[in-house]
Amino acid sequence: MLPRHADPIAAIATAPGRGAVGIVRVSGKGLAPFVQGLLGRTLRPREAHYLPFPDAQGQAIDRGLALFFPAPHSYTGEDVLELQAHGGPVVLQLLLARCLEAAQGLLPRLRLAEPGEFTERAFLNDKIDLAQAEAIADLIDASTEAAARSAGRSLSGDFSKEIHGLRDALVHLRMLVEATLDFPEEEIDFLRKADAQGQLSNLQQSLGRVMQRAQQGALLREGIKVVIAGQPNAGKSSLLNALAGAELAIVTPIAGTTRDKVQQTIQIEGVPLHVIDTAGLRESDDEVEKIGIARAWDEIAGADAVLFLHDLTRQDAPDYVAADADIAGALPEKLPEGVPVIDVWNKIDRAPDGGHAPAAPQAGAHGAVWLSARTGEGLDALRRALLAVAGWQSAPEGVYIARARHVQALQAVDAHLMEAGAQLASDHPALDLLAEELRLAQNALNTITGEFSSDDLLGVIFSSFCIGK
Ligand SMILES: Nc1nc2c(c(=O)[nH]1)N(C=O)[C@@H](CNc1ccc(C(=O)N[C@@H](CCC(=O)O)C(=O)O)cc1)CN2
Ligand SMILES: Nc1nc2c(ncn2[C@@H]2O[C@H](COP(=O)(O)OP(=O)(O)OP(=O)(O)O)[C@@H](O)[C@H]2O)c(=O)[nH]1
Ligand SMILES: [K+]
Repeated sequence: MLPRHADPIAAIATAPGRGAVGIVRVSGKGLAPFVQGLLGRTLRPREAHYLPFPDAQGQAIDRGLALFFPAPHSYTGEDVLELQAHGGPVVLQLLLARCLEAAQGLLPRLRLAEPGEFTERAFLNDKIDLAQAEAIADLIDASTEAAARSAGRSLSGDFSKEIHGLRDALVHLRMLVEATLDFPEEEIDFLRKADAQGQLSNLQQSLGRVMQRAQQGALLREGIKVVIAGQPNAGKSSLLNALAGAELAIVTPIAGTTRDKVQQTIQIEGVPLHVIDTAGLRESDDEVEKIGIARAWDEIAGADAVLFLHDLTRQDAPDYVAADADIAGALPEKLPEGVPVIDVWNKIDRAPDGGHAPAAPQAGAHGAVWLSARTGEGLDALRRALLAVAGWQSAPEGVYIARARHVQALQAVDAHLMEAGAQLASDHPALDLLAEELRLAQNALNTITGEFSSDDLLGVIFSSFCIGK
């Protein structure tokens, strides 16, 4: 059986629904006879031809632009045919079906493309590397301008260039060590003269810089999940609305208004924050409210950061203060270690002394913010606090998009280089161990650009693309 990568594939390349223009794309080897059969003529390479797209009876389904990209000069590196038609879902489905029909006898095995399969071919045919392929998906999925721009930088190869720079330095060091293996007599001197240690520490420094930027890029891509928690009427829904600049969640003076979570992605300096308003935490006999409260705790357990809201106007009510203390006590049990909690003291507009002397316990080792969700005073301080706990440091210029997978690979490289460094620093370095650590470091690095990666990994990456990409 031929591998699935050998099949010609077809798909609608444009978004589902109505649009001004829609594109059906076909990629495969030896498309020319199929193009002739489908359109009744040949097409000059890479030139737009305005012509009818006929059905099997020769009746025009639509008139549009046909483009033929002969291999290897195409998106996928194979022959590609594009039918750029009017963007109605029925028109495009008819054209796609017509392609599959016309393929019979002319283009055996033509089938519908799986998600990401065009881009997977671009990768397999060395048009782009794996980090660039991921950047294409990230560009499409970008939720902020900063994320889109940094995905654009990765797509142009900025990130891959950094990885290649690290790889070249690593290869140089490996050659040195491997050469030494052949002359065990002079081994130590040889490595010292060549300043292997200096080379390694330069490499570690460059790696540190790349890792830092990749972490920022991963943050831009993935954002963080921020859960607003606290007692009923603390102002959680008001805070979500204030951050989002829209009336998303219902605000009323009735305690227990919010029963289910309300989620909104906002951005601060281009960093996406997935903010979730939850039901107020309290003892309740109401069945619906109880479910909402259980969900609130589930959300808290999955948070990257928690905003623990306190109502400053209630600080003279011992029951209220005690209930806050109970929540503060329960939070650490629910939260994974290291998840920051920010204490937010709300309603400064109505607090007696501006509310700057809280009496209630603080859950957050990550500081406190005083604000009014109603007037907006103090919101900027909260935004800064959120960026700080998210770990955002850079201005977005120069950041390339990256994924958690890339950051993990870089961390693995770092760990192997540390081991290598320990060998080099010893009086009697075990050269074979040193060589092995450097080899493993290079493998980890190569998983980023896909020069060393498993089929499983490729499957996971490309299947998350949209259809027709
Ligand atoms: N109509 C259309 N627009 C599109 C795409 C597409 O497939 N079709 N793309 C799909 O995602 C993106 C562009 N990506 C592309 C990448 C490479 C080539 C290409 O023909 N490359 C050749 C020639 C390059 C050149 O002219 O210098 C090559 O690499 O050899 C085309 C599109 C966005 N816009
Ligand atoms: N004065 C003042 N009132 C506020 C402020 N924030 C919220 N409120 C009021 O407090 C009441 C409760 O606000 P919500 O935002 O619904 O509170 P919640 O924490 O979501 O409440 P639940 O849905 O019961 O959990 C409403 O009457 C709001 O107008 C504030 O900063 N200042
Ligand atoms: K409420």
